[in-house]
Amino acid sequence: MKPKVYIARPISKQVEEYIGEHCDYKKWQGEGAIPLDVLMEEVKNVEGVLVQHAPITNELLDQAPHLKIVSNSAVGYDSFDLAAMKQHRVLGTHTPFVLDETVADLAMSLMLATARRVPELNNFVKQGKWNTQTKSQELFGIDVHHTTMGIIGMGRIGEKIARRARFGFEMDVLYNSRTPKPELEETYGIVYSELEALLKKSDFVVLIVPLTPETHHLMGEKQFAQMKNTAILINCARGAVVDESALVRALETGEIRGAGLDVFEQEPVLTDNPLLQMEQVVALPHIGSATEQTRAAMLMKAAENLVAGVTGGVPENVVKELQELLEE
Ligand SMILES: NC(=O)C1=CN([C@@H]2O[C@H](COP(=O)(O)OP(=O)(O)OC[C@H]3O[C@@H](n4cnc5c(N)ncnc54)[C@H](O)[C@@H]3O)[C@@H](O)[C@H]2O)C=CC1
Ligand SMILES: O=C(O)C(=O)CO
Repeated sequence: MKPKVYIARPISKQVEEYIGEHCDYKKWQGEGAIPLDVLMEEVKNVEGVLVQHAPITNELLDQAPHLKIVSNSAVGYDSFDLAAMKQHRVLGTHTPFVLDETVADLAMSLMLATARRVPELNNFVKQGKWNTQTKSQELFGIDVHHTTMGIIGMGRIGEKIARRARFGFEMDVLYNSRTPKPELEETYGIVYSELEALLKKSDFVVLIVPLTPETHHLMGEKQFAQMKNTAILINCARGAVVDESALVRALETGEIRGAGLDVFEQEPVLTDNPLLQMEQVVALPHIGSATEQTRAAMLMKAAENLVAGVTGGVPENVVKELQELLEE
């Protein structure tokens, strides 16, 4: 008999066929994200579940006595209650590497869009506001090339962003990360910096760290005060890495110039969020990895991890905090 699994997000035909070869599966057929009460019900009898960002809580795990693996079709796994998964001996996997270039491309797009006011000026033209009276200075942005980028989080994606900035835009690149990587300085001239110095020197501050208790509200009032008044914040990590109320104040008071945000503390972002009313903010709906090619690769990787986890194999991408479960 094939192991039972539940697929809690839409998947392609190809991925569905692959899972079907190895598992007896049921899938979420509704619109948008699966409601938590539905997921809670569906996990009761399965050995594996494929999700994207759905919170894996102690309560959910209590309902799922047969569960062996949660395969997350994303690289970030702040949605996992790691202690509860350890306690319930449930493996958690993610999808590293396959999305690095795509997320790095998006970080650069956000930086360019914010610095050169692309969405704002696109609206300006389409709304018929460009006319013979338009003053050219009203359309000015700021340069990106030959400026300084400070990257917070020099992991898989951070490194791809750094290389784009250094070689594509000839920027000086500083970074702050838990573990300095001296080879980056030797090979590429990408320089480790303490956080405060990075914030003081950077024209663009890019966040690409995991959301953890240590990085929650890493950017708050104090950090915005340390940034240049002309600097732009780019957040491609998770919304809660930034204290959004402090960001609103920093933008209102001109403490920083602008922000390009792919992620928000509350997603989908609420329409009354003041950030959405600000011209100097470019806002995107969490699309860092959202290209056809990359999402297909992520889903296939997530499916492979799922199948390995329920068929006695060793999933390739068990998150580091749960790897000890493989040794038991
Ligand atoms: N906007 C989007 O759609 C996407 C967002 N992400 C987010 O980006 C994060 C990073 O992804 P990867 O580069 O693959 O992860 P990674 O694990 O390769 O790199 C993370 C880096 O952050 C550093 N770090 C961790 N805690 C830190 C701290 N307290 N201070 C400074 N540095 C710290 C680590 O040392 C590591 O170098 C993911 O966890 C996810 O939350 C990832 C993909 C898409
Ligand atoms: O992979 C992630 O962590 C995302 O946020 C979506 O790609």
